[in-house]
Amino acid sequence: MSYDAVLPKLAFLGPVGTYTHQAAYDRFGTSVEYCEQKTITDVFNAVSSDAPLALIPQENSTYGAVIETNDLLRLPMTGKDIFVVGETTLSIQHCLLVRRGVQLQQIENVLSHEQALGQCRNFISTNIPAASVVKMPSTSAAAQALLLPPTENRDPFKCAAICSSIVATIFNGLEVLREGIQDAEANFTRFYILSTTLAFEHVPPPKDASPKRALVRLSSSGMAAPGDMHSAPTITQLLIALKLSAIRIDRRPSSYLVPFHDVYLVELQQDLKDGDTEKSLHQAIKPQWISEVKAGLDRVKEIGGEAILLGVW
Ligand SMILES: O=C(O)C(=O)C[C@]1(C(=O)O)C=C[C@@H](O)C=C1
Repeated sequence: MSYDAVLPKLAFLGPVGTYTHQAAYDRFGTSVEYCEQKTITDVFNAVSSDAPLALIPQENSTYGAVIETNDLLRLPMTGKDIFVVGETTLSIQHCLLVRRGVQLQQIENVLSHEQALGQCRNFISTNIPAASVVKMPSTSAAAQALLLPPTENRDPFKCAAICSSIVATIFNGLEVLREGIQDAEANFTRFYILSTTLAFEHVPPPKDASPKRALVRLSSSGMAAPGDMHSAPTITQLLIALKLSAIRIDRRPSSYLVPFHDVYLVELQQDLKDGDTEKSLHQAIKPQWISEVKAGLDRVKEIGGEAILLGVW
């Protein structure tokens, strides 16, 4: 790459030092220009011709799905203007960060992203049971808030943030009070790589070969009245029609505002056939996998379902 090459922009949940930033750097290194955003929704909204790439957290191995992400994946623009083009996983080791000199018994508020607070529930209830938890847009934003001047509502000398220990090396005046405070030692978060096109060429290949994947959104078609639900295909019928291997399913209320009408975010994996190795599958031509998935989506539509391709990788 020449020195003055224009790098594609990648939107991520900031400020610097978030897990999303680390996961993005692990995969993209210096091949992109990083553009920090305040919330996961801002990251999603930043995906455009100006910033054709983004990374958003999708699921944690102990606390489960990132609801904000799933709610973005059910929006009509996903699968139309924004696509999932890859995944990457990061080991998450949380620490308790404080203003230099603050002791555990002084902490009245614990600030962090909802996911990090959820991943450290046992630590908080065992070690700082009287502390209130305060949701912040990201773990790094929580650490940064410790450096603000005291207000009527919050004294930073009575607060702690849950974040990565890397953050202590980024912002001056903070120190790590406890390390490895997540409830499960093996704690991983999986991220989706977003792009403006299904085949964005600037995504570096994953380090380990894995079978081809796809993400689709399924639902029974938009019904005029809740009563129609009885004739609509069930999730079992939708999956049978799809005839592809589903490896993950998340359910969210649909945007039709019909009570209990849901959308299903279904992750698919290409089956290994005789003679295939995971490596050869990964190298298989993407168009063939896209055709297989599209044929499955057509079968879902034939039985009265709605089926949208949200991404392939
Ligand atoms: O706040 C951050 O550091 C993030 O990158 C977000 C996020 C998440 O939403 O899951 C990412 C990984 C961890 O699970 C905790 C928080």
